[in-house]
Amino acid sequence: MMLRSRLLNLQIPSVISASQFRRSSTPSLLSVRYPLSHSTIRNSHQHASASMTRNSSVSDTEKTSRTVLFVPPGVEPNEVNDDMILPGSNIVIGPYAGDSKIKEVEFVKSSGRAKDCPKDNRPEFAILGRSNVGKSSLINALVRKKEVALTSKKPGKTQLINHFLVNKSWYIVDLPGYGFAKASEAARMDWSSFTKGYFMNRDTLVAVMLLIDASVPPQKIDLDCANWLGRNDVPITFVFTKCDKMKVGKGKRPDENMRDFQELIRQNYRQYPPWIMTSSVTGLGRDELLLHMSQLRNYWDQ
Ligand SMILES: Nc1nc2c(ncn2[C@@H]2O[C@H](COP(=O)(O)OP(=O)(O)OP(=O)(O)O)[C@@H](O)[C@H]2O)c(=O)[nH]1
Ligand SMILES: [Mg+2]
Repeated sequence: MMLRSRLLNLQIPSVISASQFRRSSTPSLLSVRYPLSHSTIRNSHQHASASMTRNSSVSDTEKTSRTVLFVPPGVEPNEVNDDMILPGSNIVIGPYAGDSKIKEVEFVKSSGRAKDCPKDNRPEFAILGRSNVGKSSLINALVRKKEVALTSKKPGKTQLINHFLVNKSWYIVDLPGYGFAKASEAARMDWSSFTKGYFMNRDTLVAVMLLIDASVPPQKIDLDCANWLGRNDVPITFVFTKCDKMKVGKGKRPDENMRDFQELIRQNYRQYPPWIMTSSVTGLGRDELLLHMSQLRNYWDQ
């Protein structure tokens, strides 16, 4: 329980977007709906706003863009400058960011139930998202090994909770995808009870990396999942995948789909989570995501 409340503190200063939203007019953050009910989140938001108004030289536009950044523990919102923001993200890097190199990775086990997962209290990041969104590919790109996590063109490849131990000190967890259209109703129900059990009971979970396919328009099932995690105080980072995929013809570009998704989510979050653009094909966002994970992990670890 103590660990979980520390995680909640981590989520505190997170709010929406970076550059895209600088250009658009952002509604007052206080006028939006809040599925995140935890009182510490409200308090910290007041704290963040208060510290920003102290600096009267900051323009309204700048103030707005700063409230939509993910400002990690150890950083005052009014201290943030552009050099501290990771490219292709809204993530500010703070004093907890550290060595993010992956030196070794080993597969530890597959578990059919949350209670069968490793019990050694090491911090972990869960990789979650729709079937075929690129979870296993992202893991392979992060650890720079082709076949650590099995990938497939066919959705539904990953069926169990798979733990990978990194540098003998923390875990990356590959989860089964949700929303596999061809799965039976019973299989879909199974997915939700099994994975929800994992999120609710896993005290060593530092954050969920919620993968969103940027090559397609926002999907209801992803919005529902993000809202469910938010309501249950599970810290998340939105990881947009397949940002290399350029649409031939009428479809929108990845950055446009991403902006549409963020606009929809923004209506439900007062403190918008961190987000980052990635591609497992080009390596876009890989080093940045690892650095972000290092600051979450080091804060959790202290
Ligand atoms: N262009 C492009 N394709 C990708 C990217 N990431 C994954 N893919 C492709 O998307 C398909 C699904 O990738 P997986 O990594 O197996 O997806 P998954 O989310 O693990 O799928 P399940 O285990 O079935 O839930 C594969 O054909 C990958 O090659 C990416 O960044 N860019
Ligand atoms: Mg997979």
